[in-house]
Amino acid sequence: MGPVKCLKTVPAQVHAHQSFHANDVSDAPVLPGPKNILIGAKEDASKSLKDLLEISKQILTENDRGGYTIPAKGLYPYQWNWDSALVALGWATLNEGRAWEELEKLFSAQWEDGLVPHIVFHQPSPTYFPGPEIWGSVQQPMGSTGITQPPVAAITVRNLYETAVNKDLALQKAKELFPMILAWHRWFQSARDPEGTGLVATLHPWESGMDNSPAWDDALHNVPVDQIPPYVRQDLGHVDSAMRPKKDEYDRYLTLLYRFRAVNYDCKQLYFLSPFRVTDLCTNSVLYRANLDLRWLAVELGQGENVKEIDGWIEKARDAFDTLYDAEEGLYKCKDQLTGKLVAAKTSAGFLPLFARVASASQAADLARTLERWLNRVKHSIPSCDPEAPNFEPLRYWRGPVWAIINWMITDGLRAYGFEDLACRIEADTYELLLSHGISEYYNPVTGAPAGGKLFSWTAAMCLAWLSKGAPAARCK
Ligand SMILES: O=C(O)[C@@H](CO)O[C@H]1O[C@H](CO)[C@@H](O)[C@H](O)[C@@H]1O
Repeated sequence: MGPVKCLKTVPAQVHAHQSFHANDVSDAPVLPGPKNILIGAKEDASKSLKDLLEISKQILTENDRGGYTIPAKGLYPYQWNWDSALVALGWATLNEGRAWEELEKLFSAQWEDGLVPHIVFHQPSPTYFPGPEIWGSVQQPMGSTGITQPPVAAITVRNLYETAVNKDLALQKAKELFPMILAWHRWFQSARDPEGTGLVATLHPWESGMDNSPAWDDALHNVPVDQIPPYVRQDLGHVDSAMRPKKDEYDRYLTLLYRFRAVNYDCKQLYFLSPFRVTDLCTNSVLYRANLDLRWLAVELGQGENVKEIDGWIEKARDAFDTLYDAEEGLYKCKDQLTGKLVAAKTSAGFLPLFARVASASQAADLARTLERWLNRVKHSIPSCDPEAPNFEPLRYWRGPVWAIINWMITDGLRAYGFEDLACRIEADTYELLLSHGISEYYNPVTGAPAGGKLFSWTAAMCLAWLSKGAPAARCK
């Protein structure tokens, strides 16, 4: 197949009047400096770009809690694992020291067995459920959950290191972080792939980061709901229930939590006792890419004695990835490890092997073709699920909406395989979306409407990381 053609360019006019309204959310922070700076800033694209970068900077500053960044005020008041690793990429464009600090703070919560928790509860907050008292983990004095999230950190460290202006600081910080990241990746091998299949298991939808993805529907349905203490969801006080997971899903999320807590999150037991065990494409793609970057760092930092071990993980995973490829659909699929079946649902995680660099050239060409088909069905790239599938829900969280972080990962992958035009198309789309609708948690791919939490850190960070070198249209010529 020839190169995928770029079908869209950045439109001259954007709908700035529909953009960010700080007053839309009761718990929105009051931003310093000009209010609603995107409003009225549309005529001249360079001015709008400047505004977008400024508001992104303000969001990170507002969400900074001293060394770590919360994803969004009220809705997510703690430090989240993969959010922080992605947010550090945004901080790097503003203040390199602060970017390194984000990672240091995350790894300060690493457990003795190597796990880096999915949430770190640095300070108490009444606005999130389930908080530290429900998780009740004792391994980490500052309080944390007992599960993890896609391991982005090594990818960020390599990125910060390679782009650093302050090379001395970068060398020092990368050297300090290297052994901690290595310990985490070892933990993935022992705790999440004890049978040596080459791919790691995900034991909770929250571990995947794509919590209510249709890829988990069947596996989650097979989790029996236990007698769990009554609970009140806080998320529904911040965000419309039409944009969030359903009660049935929460009952099972909590069932899993209480079962894991009952064995004190002992990683030797969890893999075998969890009634939910899937091969998640997002986690495995991120881990694969993170291992490539960790290997690069090992060589660069004079840690060559670790290369053989990391190569072993990469080689094993490479072969195993092929078992997840659905050639007929031109898409990778997740797997339910407990039934042994590939999951039918088609999600944007299926394109992430491009980000990993694990797809072959012909698989990559198929993926690009499938992705183009998806994009031709919606106005805004990239829907998180196949827009033609019956389970596509354009507003509900990971069941349809656009996520800027996933767009960033997939375009990075497309470029690596030579699909520059398609990458440019997605970047231009994302830019238009952000200009028109502000910095939100996610967006409706059909209408572009912002959804979920407002003034959202990882979207702001992607904006900075992506656009601080200029608007995509200029770069994509
Ligand atoms: O809904 C929640 O309460 C949390 C639980 O971890 O997940 C969402 O929010 C987190 C914070 O942004 C993300 O890390 C996840 O990927 C997901 O989008």
